[in-house]
Amino acid sequence: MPTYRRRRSALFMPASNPRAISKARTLPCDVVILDLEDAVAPEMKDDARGAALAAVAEGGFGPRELVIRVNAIDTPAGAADLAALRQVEVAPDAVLLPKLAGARMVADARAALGDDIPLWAMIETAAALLALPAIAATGDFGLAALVAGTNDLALDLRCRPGSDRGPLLPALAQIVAAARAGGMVALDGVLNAIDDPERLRAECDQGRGWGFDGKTLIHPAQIDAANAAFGPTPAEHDWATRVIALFADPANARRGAAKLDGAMVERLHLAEAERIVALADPA
Ligand SMILES: CC(C)(COP(=O)(O)OP(=O)(O)OC[C@H]1O[C@@H](n2cnc3c(N)ncnc32)[C@H](O)[C@@H]1OP(=O)(O)O)[C@@H](O)C(=O)NCCC(=O)NCCSC(=O)C[C@H](O)C(=O)O
Ligand SMILES: [Mg+2]
Repeated sequence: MPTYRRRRSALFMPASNPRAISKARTLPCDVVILDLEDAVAPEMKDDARGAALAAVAEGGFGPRELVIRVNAIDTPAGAADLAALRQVEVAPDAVLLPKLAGARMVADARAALGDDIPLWAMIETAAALLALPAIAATGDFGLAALVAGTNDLALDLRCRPGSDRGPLLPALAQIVAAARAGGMVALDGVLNAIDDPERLRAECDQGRGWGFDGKTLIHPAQIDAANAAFGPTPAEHDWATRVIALFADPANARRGAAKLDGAMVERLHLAEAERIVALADPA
């Protein structure tokens, strides 16, 4: 069976903020993203890069996946980020590429970074949306996750997402489809409104409903809502264990479909049930 990793909550923080990095070692998020890009002022880029690499080397993040978001790789700061990461003895779990313009950038990043560190990519430009089929086919370059950059995307599209994100939904659906086609993880964009728990809950449920594996976040207060929404929920876990038991029953050994709670389940549901159980109790 494949191994699954939870990415319900992926918390961004400026790598130039030592207090936030220290706090991240204790927070219940699944992924910590140390940002070298938009959250860092231009004059702090070198310091932030040093702090991010030092934090990775120091460790202490426990089971949390540790990701560094570099600057756009067609900028001097981005090139310097990749050159520094190529030299490190202790690498992050992934490097997140912002402002992806197309599949070529993934190949360029791989060439600059060397072979070892998995790549994740922000989909946050109109160009990236149009290039999604090619980007989905870059698994050979180690691209493992697509992250919706809804702030940049809204600016680039000149749309007004509003509180229901209606104008962004076609793009979000395309990002999920590309991730699924490429066998990649799909993470939803951030909610800038830190003090609006109701909107956060609704947006997490919306992202889960559209197929995302988790949500990127900007504040610790947003973690619990994302963890709850991207589950699996107790009801999903219960359903999954019963689907597994159903098809493990020798009486159903020759059946492709069976009845559970008055509804049909097929063997195609078994893989999803196994994924849910694995996510509920990750290795
Ligand atoms: C938005 C913030 C600048 C607010 O920070 P602050 O004013 O310090 O908030 P609080 O006083 O409420 O903080 C309470 C404590 O929590 C810690 N904290 C706050 N934010 C984080 C965090 N992100 N990670 C870890 N810890 C955090 C504070 O240090 C306080 O701790 P303590 O003193 O011990 O009580 C800030 O939240 C922030 O910087 N957020 C992240 C900003 C960021 O990384 N932005 C870039 C990514 S988003 C993006 O780019 C999206 C994408 O590209 C797109 O296009 O959509
Ligand atoms: Mg962005």
